[in-house]
Amino acid sequence: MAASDHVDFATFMEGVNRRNPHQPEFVQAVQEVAEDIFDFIADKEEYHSQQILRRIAEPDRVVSFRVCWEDDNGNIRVQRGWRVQNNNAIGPYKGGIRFHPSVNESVLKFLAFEQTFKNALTGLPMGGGKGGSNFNPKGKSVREIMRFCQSFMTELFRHIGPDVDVPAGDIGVGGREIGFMFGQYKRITNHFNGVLTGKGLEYGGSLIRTEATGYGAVYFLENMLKHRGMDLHGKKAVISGSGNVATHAAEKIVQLGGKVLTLSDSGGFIHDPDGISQEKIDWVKAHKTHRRGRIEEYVEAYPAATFHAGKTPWGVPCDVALPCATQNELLGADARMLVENGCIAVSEGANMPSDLDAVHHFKAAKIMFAPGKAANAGGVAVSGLEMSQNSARRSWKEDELQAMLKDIMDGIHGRCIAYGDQGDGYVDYVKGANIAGFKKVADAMLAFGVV
Ligand SMILES: NC(=O)C1=CN([C@@H]2O[C@H](COP(=O)(O)OP(=O)(O)OC[C@H]3O[C@@H](n4cnc5c(N)ncnc54)[C@H](O)[C@@H]3O)[C@@H](O)[C@H]2O)C=CC1
Ligand SMILES: O=C(O)CCC(=O)C(=O)O
Repeated sequence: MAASDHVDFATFMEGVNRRNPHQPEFVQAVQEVAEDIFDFIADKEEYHSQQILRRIAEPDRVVSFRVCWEDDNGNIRVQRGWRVQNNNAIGPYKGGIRFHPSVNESVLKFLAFEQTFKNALTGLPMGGGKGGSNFNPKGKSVREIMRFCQSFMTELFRHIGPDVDVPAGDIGVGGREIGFMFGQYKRITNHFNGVLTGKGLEYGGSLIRTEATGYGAVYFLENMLKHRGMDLHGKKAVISGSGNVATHAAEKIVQLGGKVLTLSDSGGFIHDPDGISQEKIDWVKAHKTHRRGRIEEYVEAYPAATFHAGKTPWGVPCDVALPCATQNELLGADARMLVENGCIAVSEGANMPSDLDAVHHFKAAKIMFAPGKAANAGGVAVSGLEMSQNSARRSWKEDELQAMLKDIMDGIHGRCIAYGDQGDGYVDYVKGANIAGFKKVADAMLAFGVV
C-alpha cells in the first residue's frame, strides 16, 4: 500500500464502529489506543501494509457457551460464559475471569484487547485474553458458587492449557473461585499443571499474587512522583472500590506514609477524614471477603466516617487518586473536579476506569496520569511469575518476588517514559504505554507473516 493509501484514523474508527455494533466499551478501548498508534506509525510503512492494528483489534477468537447450574432450591439456572482470546503473538493468552451481571461480549473484548498491551508491557511472554460470565455471585451460597464454577470449567477446560491460555481472577473471582475451577479442571483432565493463576499456596499458587495489583499500582504512582522529585509521604489519597485491588492499594499507600480517605462499592462511598489505617483496611478485607458485606457498614464500625449513597468519591479533595473498582467509573466531570481540587496524579488500579473525556482532560491538564494497562500490570506480572514457578515446579521466596514485582513496575515506567516523554517535563503515560505495548506485539506479528 502506498503511503497515500493509508487508512486514516477516522476511517479506521468508522470500521471498528461498523464491525462492532452495540459494543461501546470495546470501541472505546480501541479508540484510546488508536489515537496514539496512528501518530506513531505515520512513517512506518510495514505496520500499515501488514494491517497490524486492524488485526490486533480483531480477537483471534471469541468462545461463547451456556453454563447450566442448579441453585439451592433445585431450580435450573442458565448463564452465558465467554473466553475472548485476543492475541497470542508473544505468549499464551493470559487474563482474568470476571463474574458480574454487567459482563457481556463488549466488556470482555475490551478487557482482552487491553490485556494484550498490558501483558506486553510487563516484559514477560504472555498474550492477551479475558473471560467471564454474567453470573451474579452476590447473595449466592458457597455451594451455589461451587456448582457454578464447576459448570463454567466443564466447558472452558477444552479451550485453555498451560501453553495455550491461562486464566486467573478478576471482579467476582478470587482465591475461592479459582480453587473450585482448578479442582474441576483437574477432575476432568487428570492434569495437575499451571493452567490457572491466583491459585492457593498449597497447590501451586505464588506468594504476593493477591497483593500484586494494588501494590503495583502504588509502585507505579510512586515512580511517577519520583520522576518529578516527589514522594507519597503525607499525600492524601482517594480510592474507589473495596475489593482486592482497592484494599491492597490502600495498604501500600499507608505503608508509604500516605493517608487514604475513601473506599467505595456499587452502593456508594465512605469518607473517613481520620484516614483509613491498616487496622481499618483489615476490617474492610474481612468484611468483603468473609462476611461479604457492604461498604456502608464501615460507618457503624468507625463512626467518624460518613457514607455517601449512590455517589463516587472524586469530589473529595486529594493529592492522588486511584480508581480501583470498574470501567467508566470516573467521567469527564469527575476529572475536572479532581484537577480543580488539586489532584496531581491518578493511577488506574481498575481497567479503563476513566472514560475518554476524563483521559483527554487529564492529558490536557498535564497531571501525572497512569492508564490501567501500565499501572495495574503488577497482578498479571506476578501471574506470569506463578506460571514460571509452576513450569519449574518450585516456589520463590516472598522477598525474591517482591523484588521482581518492583523491578517489573520500574521497567514498565521506563518503557512509558521512552515513548511518552514529551520533552517539556511532561510524560504522556497513555501514549507511552500504548506505543511500547503495541511495538512488541506488532514486531512479533511481523515476524510471523500473514497469519
Ligand atoms: N484482581 C486483579 O489482579 C486485577 C484486577 N484488575 C481490575 O481491577 C478492578 C477491580 O477488580 P478486583 O479488585 O479484582 O475485583 P473485586 O471483585 O475484588 O472488587 C471489585 C470492586 O469493585 C466494586 N464495584 C464493582 N462494580 C462496581 C460499580 N458498578 N460501581 C462501583 N463499584 C463497583 C465492588 O464493589 C468491589 O469493591 C477491575 O477493573 C479489574 O478488572 C486489574 C488488574 C488485575
Ligand atoms: O493475572 C491475570 O492473569 C489476570 C489479571 C487481569 O485480569 C488483569 O490484569 O486485568
